[in-house]
Amino acid sequence: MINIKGLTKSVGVDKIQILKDVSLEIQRGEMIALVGPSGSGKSVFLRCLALKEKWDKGSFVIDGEDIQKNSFLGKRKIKREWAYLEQNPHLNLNRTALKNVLIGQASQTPIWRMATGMVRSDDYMGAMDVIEQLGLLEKAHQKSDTLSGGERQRIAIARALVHGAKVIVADEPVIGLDPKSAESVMQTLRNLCLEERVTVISVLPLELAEKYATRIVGMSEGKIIFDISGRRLTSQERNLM
Ligand SMILES: Nc1ncnc2c1ncn2[C@@H]1O[C@H](COP(=O)(O)OP(=O)(O)OP(=O)(O)O)[C@@H](O)[C@H]1O
Repeated sequence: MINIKGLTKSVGVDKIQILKDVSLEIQRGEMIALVGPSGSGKSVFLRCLALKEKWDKGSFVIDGEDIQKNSFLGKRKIKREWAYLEQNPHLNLNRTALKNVLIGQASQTPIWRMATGMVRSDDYMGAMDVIEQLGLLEKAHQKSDTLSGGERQRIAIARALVHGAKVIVADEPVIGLDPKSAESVMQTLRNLCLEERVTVISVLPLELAEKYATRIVGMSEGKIIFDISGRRLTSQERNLM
């Protein structure tokens, strides 16, 4: 479904390579955790996947479509079907959780809807269904500034789903959350993979990666150093990080 081959990226006048020949094949419904030491290139790699950064070399194919060869269609597909979750989701804090889910992110929403906040009734029902699925029904009409960090993150996930996200790219989605909220967000992401076959690619601390991910990809110095499924890391793999 997603095929990345030889992704390479350099920065600065000295052309320091921060991604070195990164290749990864990702199937629908996988929950991939990127792990590795600070500065190993995890966030840069995620931002390249979300088309927030450019790379120098390498191919990126989604469902058979090379997004560099057909960049208009490829970019449109990513804008529509991929959601980039940040550590602190951008919600409009003066609006309710439900309104945030309905109105969506700026890139996905027509200007008239952003300005007026108007929605159709079937959009409303769909949003309430997703909010319920994420266990936040009783918070739907609460103003977003009164939600906890974990609830805000789950509202951001609901927003992504309502707007058709099939792939969620998340950079440390539970950083700064208390353990209970972090577990709840992780469980939400895991359920989406298992039940809805949403693909999740996220940077995670090792303990959460081992608990929730179906696959753990280790990075060091801009390279993939291991790629494992269905088991914990061996002590040798831990030592590589
Ligand atoms: N625009 C840039 N210009 C120069 N160096 C950059 C740029 N973006 C990233 N880097 C460098 O690339 C390396 C990888 O950065 P990245 O943020 O991907 O690391 P990371 O693995 O996510 O680290 P952390 O776990 O600390 O968030 C770092 O050394 C960083 O300083």
